[in-house]
Parts: sequence; C-alpha cells; structure tokens
Amino acid sequence: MSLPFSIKVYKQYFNFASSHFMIFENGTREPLHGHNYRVQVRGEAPSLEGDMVFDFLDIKPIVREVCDSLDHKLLIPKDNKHLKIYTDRKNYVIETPDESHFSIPQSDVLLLPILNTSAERIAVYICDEIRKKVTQKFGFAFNSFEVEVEETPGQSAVYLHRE
Ligand SMILES: Nc1nc2c(c(=O)[nH]1)N=C([C@H](O)[C@H](O)COP(=O)(O)OP(=O)(O)OP(=O)(O)O)CN2
Repeated sequence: MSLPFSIKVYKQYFNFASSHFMIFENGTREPLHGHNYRVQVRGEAPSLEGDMVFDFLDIKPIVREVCDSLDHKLLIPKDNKHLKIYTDRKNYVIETPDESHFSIPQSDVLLLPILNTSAERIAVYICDEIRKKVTQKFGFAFNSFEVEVEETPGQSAVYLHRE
C-alpha cells in the first residue's frame, strides 16, 4: 500500500555512461557494450518532518555521488558464478566461460556486489548505496525507496525496497 507522502527526484545529471555485458545462465555473454544510464528515485514516508519527507537539497548530492561512482567504468558483477576475476599488476583480468580474457586497468573497472549487470540488479545496488548514505549522513530511513534505472530511452528497470 502506498503511503501518503513521497518525493520523486530525477535530474538531468543523475546519469552514468558505463560499459557492461550480461552473462546468461548457461555462461554465454553479450558482447561488451555501453549505455548512457539514467536514474530516478522515489522515497516514501508516512508523515512529514518539518513539512518535508526529506529535503531535495540533501538527497540530490547523494544520488549524484552514487551515479558518479559508476560513471566511465566497466561494470563487472563480482558475484557472478561464471566469471573468474583476478589481479595482474595494475589490471583486473576477467575471464568468461567462452575463454574471453579482458585485462583492464583497475581504475577503469568497478566490481559490483551483484550477480549480473542487468538494469534490475544495478538498481538494487544503487538503491542500497543511496539508503546507506542517507542513514549514515542524516540518520534517516525512508519507509520505502524506489530506484529506476533506464538503460536506453524507453527501457528501464525499477526496484522497490520496503523497510
Ligand atoms: N529486463 C532486462 N532485459 C534486458 C536487460 C536488462 O538489464 N534488463 N539488458 C539487456 C542488454 O544489456 C542490452 O544492452 C539491451 O539490449 P537491447 O534491448 O537490444 O538494446 P537496444 O538499445 O539496442 O534496443 P533497441 O530497442 O533494439 O534499440 C537485454 N535485456
């Protein structure tokens, strides 16, 4: 059931340009490619605190910070059972079952604690990061928090976290 109050924030700068490939259940993968991802968030509360659910001015830098951390990176799902990931000097080496061998400078890679880089799983990661930062910085928790990740225009995934 939806609560009476919510804030929704989607700014032009809630975006990240990243590369990825999905790994399928049988271990095959998509070709490496990139997206200009866009993010929208919505947080719900049962009542207002000082006339607001949560200040827009406080949530915006947090969402931006999380988006920026994904920007210009190769996103690798480190929990995927098909990937072998190790370090070689300053590189990460990522091997897939089709014997592809990616060797990329560590600074160009973000290892994410997710099973795959679907928009859905990226949305879960972003949601968790934003909620963590909101709690750390403001001691606040939304009753529910929703993140929409758009991979390409007209194609997005939505994750809803409820407390
Ligand atoms: N539910 C999901 N389905 C798919 C995801 C996803 O994250 N969640 N991701 C992909 C791929 O990563 C892929 O990059 C998207 O492929 P595609 O739809 O072909 O992208 P296009 O922009 O090229 O689509 P067109 O409509 O053909 O322009 C696949 N599925």
